[in-house]
Amino acid sequence: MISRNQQLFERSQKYIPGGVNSPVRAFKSVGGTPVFFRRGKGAHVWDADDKTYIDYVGSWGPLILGHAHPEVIEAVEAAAQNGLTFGAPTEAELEIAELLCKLVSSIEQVRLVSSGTEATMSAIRLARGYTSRNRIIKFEGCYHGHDDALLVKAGSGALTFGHPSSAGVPEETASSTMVLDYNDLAGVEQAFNQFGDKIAAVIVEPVAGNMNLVAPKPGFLAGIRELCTKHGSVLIFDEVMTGFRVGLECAQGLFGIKPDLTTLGKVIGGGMPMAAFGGRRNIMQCLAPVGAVYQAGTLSGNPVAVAAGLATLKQVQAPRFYENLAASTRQLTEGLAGAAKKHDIDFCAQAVGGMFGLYFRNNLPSSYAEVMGCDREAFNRFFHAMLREGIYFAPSAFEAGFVSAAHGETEISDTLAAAERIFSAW
Ligand SMILES: Cc1ncc(COP(=O)(O)O)c(CN[C@@H](CN)CCC(=O)O)c1O
Repeated sequence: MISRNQQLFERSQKYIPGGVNSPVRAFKSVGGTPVFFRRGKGAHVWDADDKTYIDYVGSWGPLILGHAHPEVIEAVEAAAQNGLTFGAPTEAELEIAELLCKLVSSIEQVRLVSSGTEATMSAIRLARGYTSRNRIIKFEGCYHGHDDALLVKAGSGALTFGHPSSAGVPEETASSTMVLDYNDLAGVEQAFNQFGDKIAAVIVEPVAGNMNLVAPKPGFLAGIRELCTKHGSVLIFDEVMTGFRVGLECAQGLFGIKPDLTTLGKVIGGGMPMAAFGGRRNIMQCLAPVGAVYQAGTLSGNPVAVAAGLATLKQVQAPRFYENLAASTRQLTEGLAGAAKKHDIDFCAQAVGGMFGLYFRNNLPSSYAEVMGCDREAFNRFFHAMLREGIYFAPSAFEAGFVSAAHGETEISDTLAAAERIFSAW
């Protein structure tokens, strides 16, 4: 008897490429049949076969309050009753813009868009328009969405320009992007020494969450900040994932670094399609209709999405919200590492705010190369064993995981008990 998940996956592959609307959902990295969800509530989701899971993906970060938080649902329902979209300014967009500028001191002006890709694509174009330069720097293993300029892999040499990491990206587009090693400040210095006055921007995840979790080494972000200031390049913090995930002032507040532009997404939409980019007023004023850099969107600032975002951002401002979230996340990572150690399994884990990394190796990776050295087979075996136990981790050894405010003592201890059963029979 094949499961309903398998039936749905077979059908969906007829009508949707790979059966999914975003590649990572297809379980290619871990193998097996992707789980089709039909309902979520708090820390739990239910699949098409009515199996329950504790969810540590949370739609890849947006659901910091958990699924279907009553205040978010109520705000969405109320907004929807007044109409879904106007294609005209609304007071709600102004309210969330004012709130983002208040909470993130580096953001003096902000523009709302509908996805993280739109946010980073627009920020790159804005940085190029503001500086009249074309070249950008990104870091291997960091993902900033699927804009052509950012689907680029490292060139042959550290200082050569990139090549497309996807079919369909023109060589000439990729060649304006240099791909350097995350946490290698010397490499960034070398690039600026050679191309400084040609570099429009550096875009970086202040905590990398798309090559599993890799934290910045002390001095790495500050060094990039100094180099961008010295050479007149725009520092873009891509906080689509870390924004309001690692703290109320985002990663930039955690590390005390002030970028020129910030991209946000995920949490600020509360589960609805919304992202944003913002920063220094004199840069943002280069945007149409004020300036010459064009950027637009039919559903930008959508009132229903904004309502979900405002309801979410209201909740995360509660006293001790992030202290409690970080404590739950640490309880998970320390518990998993303790269970693995007890059974002599090469495994470690780390938490930054409400996001975490799990690694089948015996020390924390600080580079893309070290992450690539993790035991992928071991991760896949752990992933499927936990899935059978009703625990849903990210279906890839190269993704970060997420804890929500709805993950309480019971969810964490049930997860650790499942891991103990799996590691004891490893
Ligand atoms: C730091 C960062 N910047 C930009 C993006 C792109 O955002 P979206 O276009 O998917 O909304 C993302 C998207 N993250 C992935 C998770 N690794 C989304 C999941 C997916 O691609 O389906 C991101 O993490």
